[in-house]
Amino acid sequence: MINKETLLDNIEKNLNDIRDKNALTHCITNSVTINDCANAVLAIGGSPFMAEDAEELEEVVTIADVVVINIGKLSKSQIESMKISAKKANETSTPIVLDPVGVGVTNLRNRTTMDLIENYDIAAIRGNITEIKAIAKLSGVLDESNTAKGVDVNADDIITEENLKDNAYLIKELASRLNTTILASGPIDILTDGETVISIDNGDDMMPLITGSGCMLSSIVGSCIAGSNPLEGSLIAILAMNLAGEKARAKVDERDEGTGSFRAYLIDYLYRTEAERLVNESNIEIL
Ligand SMILES: Nc1ncnc2c1ncn2[C@@H]1O[C@H](COP(=O)(O)OP(=O)(O)O)[C@@H](O)[C@H]1O
Ligand SMILES: Cc1ncsc1CCOP(=O)(O)O
Ligand SMILES: [Mg+2]
Repeated sequence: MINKETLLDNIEKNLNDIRDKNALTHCITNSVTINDCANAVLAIGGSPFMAEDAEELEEVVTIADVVVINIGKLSKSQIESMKISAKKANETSTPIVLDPVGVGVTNLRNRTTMDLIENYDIAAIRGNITEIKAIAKLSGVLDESNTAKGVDVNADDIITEENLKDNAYLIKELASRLNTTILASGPIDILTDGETVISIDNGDDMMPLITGSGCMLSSIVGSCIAGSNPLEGSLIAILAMNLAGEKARAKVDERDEGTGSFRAYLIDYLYRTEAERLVNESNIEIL
């Protein structure tokens, strides 16, 4: 188990490695937020490649450093493409990140998520807490879970100081069972590889008011774990995202602006990510 001091000490080197690697980040993702995801990957120092026609996927995954699969707007052909990419990624030892958007809401999303989890090695899963609990239920780790209205978190699930320990325990068990790293997001985020559990209390309440903050986060988790290990790479991604959210909020408040400008500033401040800020302004605890 890694301690907090070592995690913070490693941030500067890990961020430099991520930028040096400039990971080719292959994304199969939804058309709602695809452009924001590509810009977020560029801003953190990766190189986005959005490709999903079956004909080219083996070639794409062969050169990719990481594959990000986001189930936000599924179609039959896209599901086939996800399986082709996942198979090739496992053959080439290329890490896969899964964003299970809206799992728990429809049978198609449940089936697709569990098919990917059960049949392929997934390096990291990043979802909001309702999505992570839905996977816990589908995996037999949790008896009951709330269903989201759509792609957003169910208000009853939101991670708070009061339920932090219970959620941490559940997500750790799930990560261990699925042999993966899990990042469950919300006002407080929980990150675990099944051994170390980290809570991250940064970010801003304007982040869920734009579409794509979760998708962007999952995409940059991809670029970051390709240049680091899944736990520490995901930590860089969530800290960069949350601190960019805090800066973007301060900027829109200063200028009397709203969520449209917030979205643009979020990418601006992802680009401006500095290791020193990630260390000094992060609010993380090992649970
Ligand atoms: N109320 C909040 N306060 C601070 N940060 C938040 C809040 N809600 C979400 N975030 C942050 O927004 C990003 C996306 O998380 P989330 O909204 O849970 O994902 P999704 O968009 O997939 O539902 C994460 O970086 C998370 O920490
Ligand atoms: C609104 C919507 N509908 C299908 S995918 C999608 C985007 C979800 O993005 P995020 O989970 O990052 O808010
Ligand atoms: Mg989401």
